[in-house]
Parts: sequence; structure tokens; C-alpha cells
Amino acid sequence: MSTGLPTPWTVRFSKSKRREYFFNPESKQSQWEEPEGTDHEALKKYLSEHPVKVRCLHVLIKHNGSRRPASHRQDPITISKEEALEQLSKCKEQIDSGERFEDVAKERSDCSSFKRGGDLGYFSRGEMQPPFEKAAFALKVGEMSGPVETDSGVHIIKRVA
Ligand SMILES: O=C(CCc1ccccc1)N[C@H](Cc1nc2ccccc2[nH]1)C(=O)O
Repeated sequence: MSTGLPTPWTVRFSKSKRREYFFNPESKQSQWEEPEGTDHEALKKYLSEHPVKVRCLHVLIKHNGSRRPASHRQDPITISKEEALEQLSKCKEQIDSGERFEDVAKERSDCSSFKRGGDLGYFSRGEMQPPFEKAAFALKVGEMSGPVETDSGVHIIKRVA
């Protein structure tokens, strides 16, 4: 699929400015505005199908094999991964039955993002652990993942933008 950008321009995401910018890997030039000769419609279509950044909420349930088996909720965290998956499945059922994702995250997530309903903000590729990134970028806006395992524990993810 064409990006709509003239070769060899690519599109990247600026975390600090929270917006896309354009980068030419040959000249090492970067700029905010679309390069000369960009097919704007093709670029828009490309970005809708290949997001450079996503914004997600998540619920993290840690277990005794987590990289940091502690959280604001409990220290140390001693449940097994199997028990964490059980509890995560109950969280998913609550959300599927109409509870707001943010409320379940505030109540149950072992990630510090619980304070913001599990909101991780916008992130681009290369910022989150690979299994999390893979699952997040595969979601459509509004969609929720199944259980996702990372070194931190087990997660459900909802893409919101
Ligand atoms: O790393 C953080 C902070 C994540 C965060 C990003 C952006 C805004 C707010 C929080 N918290 C870890 C748990 C954790 N591990 C994760 C792995 C992938 C995504 C989110 C994660 N959260 C922990 O608390 O052990």
C-alpha cells in the first residue's frame, strides 16, 4: 500500500508534540508539513490503516512471575499467572456486560495508569513491550483485546484513538 508520500519520505510520531511529522531517511530532513508532491488522500487512507500512534486504556493484573510483583494495591503480589488470567477474564466479563472500562481499570489495574482509568495516552511503535504493542496496533478504535501477556503481567487493552 502506498503511503502517498514521495519516496523516500516516511511518517513518524513526535511524542513531545503528540503529532505526526515527516522524515527523509536519505537527507535526514524532518518537517511538520507534508512534503512537496504528497498525495494527501492516499496519505490519509494509509494512516487510517497503518496508525503511527494509538491511544489505549488497559487493565493490568500482575502475578508472582511479573517483572515487578508489587503495585499500589498490594506489595508483594503473590497470585499465580493462572489466577491473574482468571481475574482478568472476570474484568473482561464486567466490561462486556456494560461496566465502563475506565471504572474497572481504576478498581483493579496494577499499573500506575489506574488513576486515569488505565489511560496510557498516545504511543508509537517501539515504546511499549512488543506483545503489548502488537496487540494495541492490531485493534480498531473502540475495540478491546483478549488477554495479552507481557513481563509486567496480563492485560486487556482498549484502543480509544
Ligand atoms: O510501566 C508502567 C507505567 C506505564 C504508564 C505509561 C504511560 C502512562 C502511565 C503509566 N507501569 C508498570 C506496569 C506496566 N507495564 C506495562 C506494559 C505495557 C503497557 C503498560 C504497562 N504498565 C508498573 O506500574 O509496574
